[in-house]
Amino acid sequence: MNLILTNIKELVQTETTPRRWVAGADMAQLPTIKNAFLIIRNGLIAEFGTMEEYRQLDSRFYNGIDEMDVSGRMVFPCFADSHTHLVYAGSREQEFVDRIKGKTYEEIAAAGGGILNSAKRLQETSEEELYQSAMIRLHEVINLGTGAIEIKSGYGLTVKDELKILRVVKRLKALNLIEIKATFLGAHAIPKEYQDRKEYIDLIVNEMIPQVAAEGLADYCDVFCDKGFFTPEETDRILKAGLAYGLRPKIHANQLSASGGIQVGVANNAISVDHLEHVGEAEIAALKTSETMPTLLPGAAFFLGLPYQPARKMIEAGLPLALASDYNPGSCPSGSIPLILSLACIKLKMLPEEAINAVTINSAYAMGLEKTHGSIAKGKVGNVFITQEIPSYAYMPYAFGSDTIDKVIIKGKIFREAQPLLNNWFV
Ligand SMILES: N=CN[C@@H](CCC(=O)O)C(=O)O
Ligand SMILES: [Zn+2]
Repeated sequence: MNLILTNIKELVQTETTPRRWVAGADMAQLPTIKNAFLIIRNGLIAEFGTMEEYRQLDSRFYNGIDEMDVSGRMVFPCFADSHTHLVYAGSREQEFVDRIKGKTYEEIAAAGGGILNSAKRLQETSEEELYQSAMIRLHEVINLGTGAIEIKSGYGLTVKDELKILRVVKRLKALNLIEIKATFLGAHAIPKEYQDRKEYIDLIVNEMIPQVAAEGLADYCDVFCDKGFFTPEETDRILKAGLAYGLRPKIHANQLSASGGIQVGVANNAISVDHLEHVGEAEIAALKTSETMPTLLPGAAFFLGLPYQPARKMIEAGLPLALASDYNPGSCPSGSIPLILSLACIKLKMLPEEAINAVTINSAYAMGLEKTHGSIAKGKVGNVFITQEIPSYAYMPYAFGSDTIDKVIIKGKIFREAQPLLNNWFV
């Protein structure tokens, strides 16, 4: 839980004055310290600065703490992944093949595939099996540099099964590995057996939300506000019901159409509105005066072949942006934030600095963790990763698909060990 990193080639995303988020032109600014040190004590960031400052530091600061010389390597705060559906049963590669053959995401969903397909499989899976598979995915994403994560329900679609997912999330939280935020997403799709959609929405409002709140299972309330799913009026009703139980909105909006989801999210003070493939002037105007973090999920646009989110237009309008993985079996079967960084730069034309801000400080805000995660700042949680020997931080998104991470440190303790060196293999 105590560790000193020295001779860091560049310490990325350092912060001396606390920020809630960075927006507009400021997103292109990424504070770093070259030739740096970092001290983590009792799992928290205790000190950092230049190596020159380290040499002048009172030795009481570091006596007895293990030192790791990371010459040639950079250190980043771990990523905050503010949007995932990590608890699910089974994969959906048949739909992937159907899309290759020409079917659309909406056609597959309307025929009972998509979310309803995942719900059927999850309903047939025990809590224990779900927990085991989710744990494997959680380890996978920590190894990829994620140090805080949000996880949604939404593949249950019955009272029993929505609670089952959120109880799995509660067990994952209890592991005390990384910070986890839970989101209730009963309004992910209308199950086929409801002829009258209002009946299912009544169930969400009158039974699901009160029971989720009674067991303290969620931090946020989500709705998939989009064409073919939930209307802005239905979304408004569900969000207000969640708010009455202390669940702040955090919603899926404007993925398939200009659904009005952004406006209804902002009107209900959502902490974030996520996806945002369809954003025009009205949506930008609504976001500009809000405390809602626009969160882009380019992994889903990539996987489904949808138009990419207009990141440049939004940054130029002065908005902040967060990026997240959307890890789920249907629209983004990957939880890799390094891949999201590459997509953001290559497809959304975000600068490396903008993309790194979007997966650290801004995505931490999008899950209510900006005071404890998302930057290298005194008192924040000591979750950082050490890169391989790379020439610059822009190399991270540039080298898409490459494993640029050497070690992941969680609360000052090594979680992922270094890769074996090639030279050692030959002896
Ligand atoms: N868009 C809505 N929900 C998920 C995908 C759900 C699915 O296809 O299983 C998403 O965030 O992309
Ligand atoms: Zn999602």
